[in-house]
Amino acid sequence: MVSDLTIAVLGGGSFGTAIANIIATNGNRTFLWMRDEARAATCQRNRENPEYLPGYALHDNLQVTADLPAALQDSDLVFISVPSKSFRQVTRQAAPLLKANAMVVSTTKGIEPETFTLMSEILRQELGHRLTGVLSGPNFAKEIVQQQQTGTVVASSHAAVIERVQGVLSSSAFRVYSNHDSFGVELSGALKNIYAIVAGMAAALGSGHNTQAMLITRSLAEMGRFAARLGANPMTFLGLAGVGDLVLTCTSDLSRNYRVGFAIGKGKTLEQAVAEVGQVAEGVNTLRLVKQKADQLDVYMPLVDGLYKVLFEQRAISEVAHSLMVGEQNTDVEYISQ
Ligand SMILES: NC(=O)c1ccc[n+]([C@@H]2O[C@H](COP(=O)([O-])OP(=O)(O)OC[C@H]3O[C@@H](n4cnc5c(N)ncnc54)[C@H](O)[C@@H]3O)[C@@H](O)[C@H]2O)c1
Ligand SMILES: O=P(O)(O)OC[C@H](O)CO
Repeated sequence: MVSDLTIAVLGGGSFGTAIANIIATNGNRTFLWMRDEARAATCQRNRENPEYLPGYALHDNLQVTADLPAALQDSDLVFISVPSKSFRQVTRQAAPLLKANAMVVSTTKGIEPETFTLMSEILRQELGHRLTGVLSGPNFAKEIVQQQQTGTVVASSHAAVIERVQGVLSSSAFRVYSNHDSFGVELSGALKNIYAIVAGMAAALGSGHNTQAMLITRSLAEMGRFAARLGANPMTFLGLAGVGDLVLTCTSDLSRNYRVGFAIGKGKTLEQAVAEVGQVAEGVNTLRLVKQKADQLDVYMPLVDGLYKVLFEQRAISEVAHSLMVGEQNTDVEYISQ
């Protein structure tokens, strides 16, 4: 070990495993907590997470456990990396077990079902005064473990959180940039999942590069407009967590959200598409919540509207695509002074 710090990552899926392994490789005593005892024991024994990242060796500094108190008792920094629908429950489980002064960071890219609460707000509600932050960026877990050069963003209003996360997570293959607009960074990570579904659907229908470029750019405009209305800084959307992650997930079938869209574009129902992907695709739930919020606030979001019609109102994709093309011709860049 080269560090005095102990770190815990809660959630033994693909992203939790990938970041826990970087942190361990960097010389930190690291715990990866997963709820299933048998799976934890297998990962710990075989030094691999066969369900999510088969074939990638876990570093000796990484201890995989289903014992939450053991994972948290000495941890100075805790990452929570579970789907948004489980985030509050896991935070609540962890809260009484956290060490004094432990910092807590969310890696989850979603919005709490029913409440439109972002993960940083859940951390504030459940953990009170603790120092917290969020991590988001163009980060396929599969490419991280392959040591592909990758950049991410840590956002917090506390400089100490940014410094600690950069300290434990940066490596020659993983750069961690900072931002103080946590809300914008977090919102970018959640919103891009919606547009990855749209892009996957368009790809399944044979869209060319012109169409893809238009879709990605108009998605960015829509995300920024929505975020600005909610009080985030639209400039944040120009960074890695915004345009970076949007481009990544709208152009690759490594994205589960893109694969859901692709399957629907090939004629599958939403249920079939979600079952086929088999892992969390946060964009489906985020779409429901964003549509409702945009309607309430009267924010113009034609792509969200169109996708909602296809996914939840059984409207034909071709009909929705046509209405988008003949709809209102909007300004190209809205933040240029008029
Ligand atoms: N996979 C990526 O490349 C990636 C990258 C960046 C961010 N993210 C985000 O991180 C979050 C997690 O993604 P992932 O890819 O690791 O998901 P995943 O589906 O691979 O894994 C999620 C893990 O959480 C566990 N889990 C679910 N509910 C739980 C509960 N109540 N208690 C304990 N464990 C629970 C599951 O068992 C699973 O191990 C998502 O919001 C995702 O958007 C993913
Ligand atoms: O597989 P997705 O669509 O959840 O995307 C994973 C990450 O968010 C990419 O940054």
